[in-house]
Amino acid sequence: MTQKILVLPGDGIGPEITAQASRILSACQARGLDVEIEEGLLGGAAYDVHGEPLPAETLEKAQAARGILLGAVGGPKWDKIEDLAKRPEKGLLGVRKQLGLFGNLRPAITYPQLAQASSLKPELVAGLDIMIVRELTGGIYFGQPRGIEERDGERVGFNTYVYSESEIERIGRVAFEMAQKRGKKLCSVDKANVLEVTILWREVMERLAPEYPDVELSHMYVDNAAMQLVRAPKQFDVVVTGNMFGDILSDAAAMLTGSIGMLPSASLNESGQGMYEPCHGSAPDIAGQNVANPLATILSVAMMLRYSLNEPALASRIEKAVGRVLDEGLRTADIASEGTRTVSTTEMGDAVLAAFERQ
Ligand SMILES: NC(=O)c1ccc[n+]([C@@H]2O[C@H](COP(=O)([O-])OP(=O)(O)OC[C@H]3O[C@@H](n4cnc5c(N)ncnc54)[C@H](O)[C@@H]3O)[C@@H](O)[C@H]2O)c1
Ligand SMILES: CC(C)[C@H](C(=O)O)[C@@H](O)C(=O)O
Ligand SMILES: [Mg+2]
Repeated sequence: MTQKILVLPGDGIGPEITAQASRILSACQARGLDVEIEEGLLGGAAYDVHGEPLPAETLEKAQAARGILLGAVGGPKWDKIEDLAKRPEKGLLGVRKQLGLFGNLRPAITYPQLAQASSLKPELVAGLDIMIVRELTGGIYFGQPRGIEERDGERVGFNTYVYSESEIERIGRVAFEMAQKRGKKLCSVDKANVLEVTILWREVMERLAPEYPDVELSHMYVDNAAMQLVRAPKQFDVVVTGNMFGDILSDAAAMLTGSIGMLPSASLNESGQGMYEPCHGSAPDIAGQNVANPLATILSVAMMLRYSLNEPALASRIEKAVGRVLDEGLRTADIASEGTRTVSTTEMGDAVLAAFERQ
């Protein structure tokens, strides 16, 4: 059956990087991948046309799609919109919530060719392969009540950090199953020394553990986890954590791989429908210059093939193509180092496509 794919370029560098990833997707189509690809508007691009970051038309297309490829949303142009609900980022959060994409997989893999590009010593990161499993539709991002209001003559801002047992359990299961398929080590990251919500988080993880006897479960406070990630990152296999801690730790993990431009992601619901996007943002500082690294987005297409379209061979083919291009010494500016050739976004896209076709 033909599956639908929706491409949402978004804002800033979004259109530049999704253009390169779309070329790879089309190449997969030419090799028999049975998909129908359409485009839609999300974020600031949607706000400019429809006055809202997630128009009904985009949501409908997203609901009908098996896989969504997103560039990134947001930028200074829309940061002054007073109504938070109209900000580009709310469009992204809306898709995640409306489609129930609670399971966010953020793999931090250091390609051997890029060990030099990391800000850490090469021996600390060479061979690194961590999977961060971030809860994506709950926690402080969505908790009620929230707002800014006048209290006793001054303004007060507040948010609510809340998780139910069922929310914790379902992300816990994703993480335990992921650990079973990998190195069988799961580290749950919380702040159970201070926050009740994460005391419950820890309890639920402990309760699940006997169902996965082959997985070694450990717990770590988030501040220590941030420190351990830059001290000795290879101690981790799978990390499971809530929405906000996962957001922060995955950006830190990105730098272990050499650049945030290398970190793809998958956001999945119970039925395997998914949104795929680089972990980075719209990079307004380099937008429109044809210098952004498209590899995280291209690698997100590989994740789509693996997790939503059941095409692991095509997924590996893309990942191998990326490896070949790095072997050839091609680098976008963010991962450049001595002895490599700096290329543009489009040249990197050309090279990955050529390597994909050559195999
Ligand atoms: N998923 C998303 O759509 C997403 C994620 C994060 C931030 N944002 C939004 O993006 C905007 C900018 O946020 P920010 O500056 O904090 O984070 P950012 O990730 O956009 O940029 C941080 C730094 O990393 C660089 N960078 C990011 N992606 C790169 C790439 N592919 N190649 C080379 N360099 C890259 C940028 O140039 C910048 O210096 C904000 O509006 C923010 O809300 C969106
Ligand atoms: C843009 C923002 C809403 C988003 C998040 O915080 O989840 C981003 O930082 C991410 O990591 O995908
Ligand atoms: Mg983030």
